[in-house]
Amino acid sequence: MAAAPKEPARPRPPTPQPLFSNDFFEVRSSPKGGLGAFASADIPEGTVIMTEAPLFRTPALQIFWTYDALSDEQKRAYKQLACWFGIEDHKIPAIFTTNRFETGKGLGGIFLESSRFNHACHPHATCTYRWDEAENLMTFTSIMDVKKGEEMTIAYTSEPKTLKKNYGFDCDCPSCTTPKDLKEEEGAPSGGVIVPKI
Ligand SMILES: C[S@@+](CC[C@H](N)C(=O)[O-])C[C@H]1O[C@@H](n2cnc3c(N)ncnc32)[C@H](O)[C@@H]1O
Repeated sequence: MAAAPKEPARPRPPTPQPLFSNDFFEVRSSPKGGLGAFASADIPEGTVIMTEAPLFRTPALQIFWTYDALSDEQKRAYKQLACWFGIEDHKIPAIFTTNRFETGKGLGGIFLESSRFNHACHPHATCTYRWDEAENLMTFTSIMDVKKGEEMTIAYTSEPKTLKKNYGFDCDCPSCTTPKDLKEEEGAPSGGVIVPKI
């Protein structure tokens, strides 16, 4: 019997490229929603996983003026950041409030790569962050051992109840999802959060 003619090889769908990667993590789709940062190797506690200079720092009230001063490319990058309209009804300030880090002196800083870290409450957040005014850098450091493939998280706030209004989600960390009576009776994690070192 004649061999059936071979089907032409179908082109494979391209493997999704991470939006950003360095030696420690890559930014890709997260089950929490949108993008997140995932360890690309086992990372020991105390490892500096990222330092980044801000795209800009600004008082919240000057966000339109600051945005207007960006180049077209910077504006495009800014507009690709996550945007929650909970407390702002215009996209430019809404992106700012969804992504800004406090950087002292009443200024919020936008960091294009670091904005992809999702939140978990202390003691479940795997990383902490520190603003260095003299160096003009935000530094992210692991505060526990992180396994390859695990999502790396930071604590956005010390008030988990404010996450829904300010960021549009309810936290799914064990501190937030464990019923209160179980926490008290079984000694489950008690919650509380890191106050970011700035
Ligand atoms: C600073 S951004 C973090 C990165 C974002 N996921 C993205 O795609 O760019 C903040 C937004 O991420 C999402 N997010 C962060 N932490 C989350 C969590 N623990 N659960 C669900 N969504 C979360 C929310 O939509 C929030 O408004």
